[in-house]
Amino acid sequence: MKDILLGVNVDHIATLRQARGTSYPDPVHAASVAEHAGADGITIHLREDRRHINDRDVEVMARTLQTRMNLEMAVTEEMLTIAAGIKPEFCCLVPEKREELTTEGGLDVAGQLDKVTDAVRRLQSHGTTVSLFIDADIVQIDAAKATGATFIEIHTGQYAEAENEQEMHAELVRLIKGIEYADSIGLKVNAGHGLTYFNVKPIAAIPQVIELNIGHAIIARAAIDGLDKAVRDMKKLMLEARAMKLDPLSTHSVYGGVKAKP
Ligand SMILES: CC(=O)[C@@H](O)[C@H](O)COP(=O)(O)O
Ligand SMILES: NCC(=O)COP(=O)(O)O
Repeated sequence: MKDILLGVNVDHIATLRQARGTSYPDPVHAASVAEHAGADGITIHLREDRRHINDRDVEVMARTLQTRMNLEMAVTEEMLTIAAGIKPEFCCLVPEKREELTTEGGLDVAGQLDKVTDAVRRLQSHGTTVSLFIDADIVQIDAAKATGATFIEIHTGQYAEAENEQEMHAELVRLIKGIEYADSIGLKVNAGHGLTYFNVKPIAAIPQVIELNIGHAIIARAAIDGLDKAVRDMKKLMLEARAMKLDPLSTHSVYGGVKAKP
């Protein structure tokens, strides 16, 4: 069984910087620390409103990353033009609403198939591998395949936001069914959003998952333990789950309890 990969999202290092408009902390530096600690790639989300990652961060990381860039972006002309210049190794197309606190769901590929297909083709023409951030929904998975994208990233937000273990288990079953189906039709499958040290193992145990993209929980842990340790601890949990060949559905013992109420 293949090892599972960790993409560290450093958006929220930039959130801290933007809070005061300072030049620190620098997500470029954080990305280097994360790579040294074992990140297999760095994910950054260049949002239309630049609330955290900005154009300078993308341009510098394009030259300094030692692993690979996964540039998350909306399906817009502005972002496609930026990506044509940057030529990231990976690009993940995500939905974006200015008023959202964070990503709220998967990209509606089926409802805009021609637009997404054109974006996939344009990105691939620059040598970028394209992933589509979608819900574990058969219709969206089939649409993602139809666009010519080689990867999807399954949105794990509803699993992460589960209010109790029954709901979490039901969400896990839904994710596994979608991931298995996507793999069966030849898509490569990543996963991400809302994953933490307490809920990551069942997702990491799903054998078809290639990479987990994790940010908020790692950066939050880094505020207490430091980024090097936060990355190493997350990677260790993921590799343990994969090495133990855990059955994702019988891993109640690895649940660290459902999402604590804010
Ligand atoms: C697509 C996704 O789930 C995240 O990678 C995204 O970056 C979340 O947006 P924020 O980082 O702005 O919370
Ligand atoms: N695509 C998911 C990602 O990059 C990080 O999401 P989160 O861990 O910050 O919720």
